[in-house]
Amino acid sequence: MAQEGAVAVVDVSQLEDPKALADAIASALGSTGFLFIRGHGMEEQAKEMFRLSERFFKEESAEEKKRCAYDNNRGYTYVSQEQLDPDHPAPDLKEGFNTGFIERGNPSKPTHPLPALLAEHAGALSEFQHSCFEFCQRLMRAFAVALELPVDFFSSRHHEGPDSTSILRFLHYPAIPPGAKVANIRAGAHSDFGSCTLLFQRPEGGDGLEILPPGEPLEGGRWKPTGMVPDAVLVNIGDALELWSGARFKSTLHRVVLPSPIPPEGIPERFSMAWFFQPTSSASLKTCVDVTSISEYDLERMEKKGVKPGADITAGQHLQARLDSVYKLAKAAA
Ligand SMILES: O=C(O)CCC(=O)C(=O)O
Ligand SMILES: [Fe+2]
Repeated sequence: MAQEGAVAVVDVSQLEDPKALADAIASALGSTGFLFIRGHGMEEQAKEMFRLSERFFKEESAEEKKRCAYDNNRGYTYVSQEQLDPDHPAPDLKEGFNTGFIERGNPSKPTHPLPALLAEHAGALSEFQHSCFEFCQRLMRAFAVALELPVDFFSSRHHEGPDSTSILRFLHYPAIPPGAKVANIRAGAHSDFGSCTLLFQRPEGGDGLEILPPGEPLEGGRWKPTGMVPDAVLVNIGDALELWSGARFKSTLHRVVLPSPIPPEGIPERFSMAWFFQPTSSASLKTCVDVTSISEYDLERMEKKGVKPGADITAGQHLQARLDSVYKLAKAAA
């Protein structure tokens, strides 16, 4: 397996069998929780989605963005609305649009308001969501095999449908002009909430994503850049699967930083897209391995995030608790 900076790289184009896939990916996702995957088959769709995302952020009217403002984890979030790391003094310098389930074959009836420019492309959005869903189900089968569970253990606890909580998120980090005095964080330190995330980064201006590799002290540890692998998707484990798997798969802290000080020429804008793959809301996240086998370090890391191994919590309850912690500052200010 190749290594790009702190994160391993693997090509899965020939790995249809869950066991072969498990052998190729489980160790990286069990150590750093992050893995670049090549040969995923979504390369062209991802490029089309980046074109759509750029048009949306640059050309969509303020009225449409307001009409489709963030609600129930869907819709538009403006720059500085979020603060992923509540301990950091400044809010995140990014804007986003979260798309919930759009039915293939019936894209003109989305489950929440879509701005005009995105509504025109609802069919392509639903196809891309479906590709992300299928790819994650492939990963879920591999994870079940790696943990010696029935192959469908995780995949049968995910579904596509109007009540699914998986989200496709477009992200735009505006350019930082020369001489700007800003905090050096574009997105604060956090871990993702769901089973896993597929992160697509547009190569131009895409730098800045860092992870805190498990094992590093939680305070004052050394952050490492993930690097960038063109056409690969970056997969990372989220808190739900970390909890479920008794930390056999790690939900690693990550953030997006700016250089400090900002260089004289400024910093270009950055685009990324995340598919947050969530379990079915009613699924129990009770740990499916022996809880006593979790290391002290992992227990401390999980407790800091408010995640209690062994607790019989549903995926829906877990998601709501994590969302409330991210948006509480925005709500308090509203
Ligand atoms: O934009 C990125 O590269 C990272 C975004 C991220 O981690 C998130 O939205 O959860
Ligand atoms: Fe994230």
